[in-house]
Amino acid sequence: MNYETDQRGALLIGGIPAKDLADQYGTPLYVYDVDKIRANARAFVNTFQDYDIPAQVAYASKAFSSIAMLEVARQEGLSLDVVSEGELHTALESGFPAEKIHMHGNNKSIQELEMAVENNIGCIVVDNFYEIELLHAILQEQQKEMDVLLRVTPGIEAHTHDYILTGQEDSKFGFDLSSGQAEEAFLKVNEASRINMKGLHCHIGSQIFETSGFEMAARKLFSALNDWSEKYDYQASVLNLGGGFGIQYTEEDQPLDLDQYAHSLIKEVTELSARYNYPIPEIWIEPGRAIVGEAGITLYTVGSIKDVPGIRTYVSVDGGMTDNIRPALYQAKYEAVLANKMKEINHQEYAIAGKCCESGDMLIWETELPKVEHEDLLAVFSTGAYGYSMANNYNRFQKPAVVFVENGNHQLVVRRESYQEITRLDLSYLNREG
Ligand SMILES: Cc1ncc(COP(=O)(O)O)c(C=O)c1O
Ligand SMILES: N[C@@H](CCCC[NH3+])C(=O)O
Repeated sequence: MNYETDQRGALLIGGIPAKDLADQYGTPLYVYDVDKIRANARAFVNTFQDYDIPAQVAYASKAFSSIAMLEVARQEGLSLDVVSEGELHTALESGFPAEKIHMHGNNKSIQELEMAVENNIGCIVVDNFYEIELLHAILQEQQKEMDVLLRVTPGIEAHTHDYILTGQEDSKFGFDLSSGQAEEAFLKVNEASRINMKGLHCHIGSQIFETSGFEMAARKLFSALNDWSEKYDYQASVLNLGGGFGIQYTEEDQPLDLDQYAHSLIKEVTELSARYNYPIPEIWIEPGRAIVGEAGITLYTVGSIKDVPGIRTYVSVDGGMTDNIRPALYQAKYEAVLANKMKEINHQEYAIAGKCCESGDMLIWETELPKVEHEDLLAVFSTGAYGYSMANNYNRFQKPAVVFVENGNHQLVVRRESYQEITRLDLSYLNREG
């Protein structure tokens, strides 16, 4: 894992001592190095620009959505993928241009579709037959038109955890290509005069390290497009190959450089266009994890330490599955350091536990660390994606604060939740006043 330290052996994040951030904002604390977010965004955007290929790099805001994050995404020229009213609301609040917003979802509600149409977002990625009917009726009612992509499942099993696989036929998402379902949807959309069919979308899964799955998906989608071109004289202007580009959580993960993913998609799509004599469509992608994952670090304070002789030593921190549910949900692995003891040599193996009332609330099962003491500051790397966005209030813990660091400055961008905010929706049953 790449990190900076000062001469005293203290971890620096974007040039700022992690300890200073923890002292000022408290722990647990999510800290983002904004330079890294920008560099990741640019790796994708610049590659398409270098090849002069029309493209949209849509940040999948499910990975981490907040006003500040979306301001940075907008500054970097990204488009945006939202999957709910809440994510769309955040995008609009942040001033994100509506025409660069794409909406996803396998069960979009009438309200979500109405909100998308009312706000004239750029594109809806249509997922099922019911949605085509709903969308058409809403467009009639609002007297508007909408660009759409059809989400298809290309029948690809990417090498990743089962729960984050999405491109296989047995999936709740999208229209199946091989059974002809996608073609049926294509014909339905074409009948709907207010829906403009811009092209196809697929997303084969998440945390993927090879380019072969994306290339195979491009081939499958192109073959369908070529078919529809011959049969119906239809030409797509957009091909969206989704997100899923892998990042490094531990030394075992060896992801490609981000520009290599973009490069392989450009190569595959241009070759396919030449082979089928098909005008090169705009390439759209939807990276989430790859933009923010490695840019985020979570800081925790060490509390109790329990030795189970001959088995393991549990080090409990002041957060856990409420701020990072990924180890419990996907057996995800992380690396950690003691931010205040970066120069000390490793002492023994520890298990890092959260503080929820749940044995599965573990952040890391095995990690070598210097001798751990109460009040040490533990930093867990690569927590920028699906950490804050999947945070929850189990045991009524507060969601942590989020701080952005850039150019030697730090700024609070999401406040720590207060206990008043946790109980804000509760109503008394016994009506104590009466
Ligand atoms: C449709 C779609 N697009 C984009 C993403 C973002 O994926 P990732 O964060 O792995 O890039 C997801 C999540 O897996 C998704 O379901
Ligand atoms: N939330 C998941 C990925 C799912 C992505 C959404 N399709 C993760 O943390 O890895």
